[in-house]
Amino acid sequence: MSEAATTDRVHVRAPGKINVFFEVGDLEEDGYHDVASAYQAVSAHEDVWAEASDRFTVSVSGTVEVSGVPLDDRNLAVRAARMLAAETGYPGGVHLEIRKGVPVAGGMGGGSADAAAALVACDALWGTGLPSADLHALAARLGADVPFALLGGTAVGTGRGDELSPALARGRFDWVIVTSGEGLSTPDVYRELDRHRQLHAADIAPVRRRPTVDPGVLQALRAGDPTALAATMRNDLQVAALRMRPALGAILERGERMGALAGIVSGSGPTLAFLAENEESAIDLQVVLSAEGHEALHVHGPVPGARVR
Ligand SMILES: C[C@](O)(CO)[C@H](O)COP(=O)(O)OP(=O)(O)OC[C@H]1O[C@@H](n2ccc(N)nc2=O)[C@H](O)[C@@H]1O
Ligand SMILES: Nc1ncnc2c1ncn2[C@@H]1O[C@H](COP(=O)(O)OP(=O)(O)OP(=O)(O)O)[C@@H](O)[C@H]1O
Repeated sequence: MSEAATTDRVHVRAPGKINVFFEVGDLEEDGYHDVASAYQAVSAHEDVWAEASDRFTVSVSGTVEVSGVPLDDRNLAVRAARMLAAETGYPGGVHLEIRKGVPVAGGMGGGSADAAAALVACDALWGTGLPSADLHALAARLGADVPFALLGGTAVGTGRGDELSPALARGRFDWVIVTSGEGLSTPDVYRELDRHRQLHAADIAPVRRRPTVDPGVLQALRAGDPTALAATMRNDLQVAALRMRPALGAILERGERMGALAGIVSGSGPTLAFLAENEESAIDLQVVLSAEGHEALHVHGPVPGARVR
């Protein structure tokens, strides 16, 4: 195959994520909350192929339910491609083919992974050669989770979650993901948290001005110690997601009773992430939860960020 032919179509894979720790601070004037996130990129992933075109078009398929994904300019991958073209003065377009493996509107950053993949794929396809700091800045404009989908691995995110510093992690962590048929809207979950905090202001600890990742979480990640991580995992959005989907509480309890070290709502939910002691116990848990009628998936992390294949 000639050099030109190989650059007619670019394939990029980008990971979904789990927030193994997520502290939410106050609502800021820009409509975003200050957060502190410990992200882990996991093996549930999105594949995106970019092909030269005069227009901007997208097609979507996948191993997960994809009917909620927009096929027009609202698609985050198309917005990413258009933004890169506008930024670099690239005159043409692109056809993006997305194969989704991350549950839609599940709190695992699937749309963000598509956007990160589209940025990397179009940059390679068009030969725009944007420095990674510029790609990161575009990613942050597209959404709070998009920069992490570019970076991958394990990282701490502050600000909106987009100011990243890589974190050390040893070994691999095995997770069982339980998905729900219908997704939750991220802004709705943040709003529910604000409402809950207002209602219960007298009974709950005041929100910290500067959310910070618990050092115990970083130590557990560095040590590759799932038991220590399980003891320190936390997600401030969980209370809101559970108020919106009370049935998730029973599944969390069930997973923990059936062998998970701990279970947590992933990001804004409704996907649940159960941390297992090792690969074998993750497979056992996945089998048990599947037999009980849950949509359960075994994934592991950390894995790399958006990369050309
Ligand atoms: C829940 C998480 O997935 C955890 O990583 C993220 O915080 C959400 O990231 P995302 O989906 O990329 O979010 P964006 O698309 O940037 O924002 C969607 C909406 O979520 C709310 N939002 C998001 C991030 C943040 N730090 N504070 C917020 O309040 C805002 O209402 C915002 O309008
Ligand atoms: N490429 C895309 N893939 C999935 N959803 C998309 C995409 N582009 C736009 N959307 C819209 O974004 C909404 C959220 O999708 P996504 O799957 O990224 O949610 P999420 O995983 O909960 O996100 P996050 O964890 O970043 O909050 C969907 O309901 C859909 O309408």
